[in-house]
Amino acid sequence: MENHIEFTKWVVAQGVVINGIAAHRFPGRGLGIIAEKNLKAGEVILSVPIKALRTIHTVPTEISKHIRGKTTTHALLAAELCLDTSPQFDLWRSVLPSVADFEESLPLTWDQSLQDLLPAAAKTLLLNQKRKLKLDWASISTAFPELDYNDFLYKWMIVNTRTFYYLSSKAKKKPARDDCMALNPFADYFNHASHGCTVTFASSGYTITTEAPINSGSEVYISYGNHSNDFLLAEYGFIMDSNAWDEISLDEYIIPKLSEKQKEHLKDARVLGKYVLDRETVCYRTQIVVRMLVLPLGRWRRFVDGNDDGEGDQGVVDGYLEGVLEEYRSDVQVKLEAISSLDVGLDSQRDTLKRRWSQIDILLQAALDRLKR
Ligand SMILES: C[S@@+](CC[C@H](N)C(=O)[O-])C[C@H]1O[C@@H](n2cnc3c(N)ncnc32)[C@H](O)[C@@H]1O
Repeated sequence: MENHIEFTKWVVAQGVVINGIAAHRFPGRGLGIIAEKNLKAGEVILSVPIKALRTIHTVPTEISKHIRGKTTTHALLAAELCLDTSPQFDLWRSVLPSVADFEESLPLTWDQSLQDLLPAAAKTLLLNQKRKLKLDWASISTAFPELDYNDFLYKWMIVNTRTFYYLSSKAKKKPARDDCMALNPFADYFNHASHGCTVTFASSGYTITTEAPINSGSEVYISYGNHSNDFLLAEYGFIMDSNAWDEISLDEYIIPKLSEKQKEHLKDARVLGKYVLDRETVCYRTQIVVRMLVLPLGRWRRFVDGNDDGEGDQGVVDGYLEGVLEEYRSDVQVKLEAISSLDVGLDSQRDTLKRRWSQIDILLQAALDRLKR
């Protein structure tokens, strides 16, 4: 923890104001934030001024001038982390997670055969990440051929997992959402929970405020957003046992059952895809698509237009949905067996995959129990 103490002194010298919290190691979560005293609700526990951030505007021109054409903020921040060897930032570098930490947790670094066994939603996010990384590396390696790909990948993952939403007050034109990011020393120690402290961003910087009282010695969380476990796994390398925002996509099990004509009708009604099951219910879009699969077109249209409350057909709809969920459940067993038969990657990676599929099975079973009630 020595480095964290020194690093904390350093951030305070950068204008960061810390109230009653400190960095602390939590098993299974790396570093996080602990309450060092009893905190009241509504207490400001951290303020980070803009000058303490690393943003697109703090990337030295020595670096940015070499980039030909467009690149992303993500790429520039990662390149800066690779190229900046100034002692000024040594302390910060020394408290960041290691390459091994990322290799263990982030699917981006996993063996392809494990990546192939991710749930569809996580796989889609991973493919998108791979596409962005490839483009970022192409622009940065052209400008700095001496850079090592593995070092760039490591720094890219740091940026991916530790940035906060940031929009410069000087920006004349709003950048793309993905480019609105800043590295936020010390604030980036906070781990995620479904509900956590409030993070506000203003032209003066970030403020983190408690929502509820927190006892001394407890971990203090923020929320990275209302994310499912598939999102948390792909983007941050962890899943939660209890995630209020968990959900699974049913697209893979519904869309292939639709005819081209049915897809056209659903597209016209703007309800093609994004069929979701969460901890409480299947979404309204799923109610609509299943009605498309089981009802004559006129009856479907009356439901969509709000001229029929759908109660009369609910039994048929639920029966069809049960079949879809049972089909999904038997696929989960196939995935679990495939993971068990693999001998690649780390035990912890295979264990995370198994835990995720088991969570999916529990969500499916709970939905089936509700339907059969
Ligand atoms: C912004 S950093 C938080 C600090 C980080 N734990 C560290 O050691 O520096 C985000 C990373 O923390 C970890 N993390 C955050 N919340 C977590 C949670 N609830 N459970 C497990 N790991 C978590 C993940 O590795 C994630 O990529």
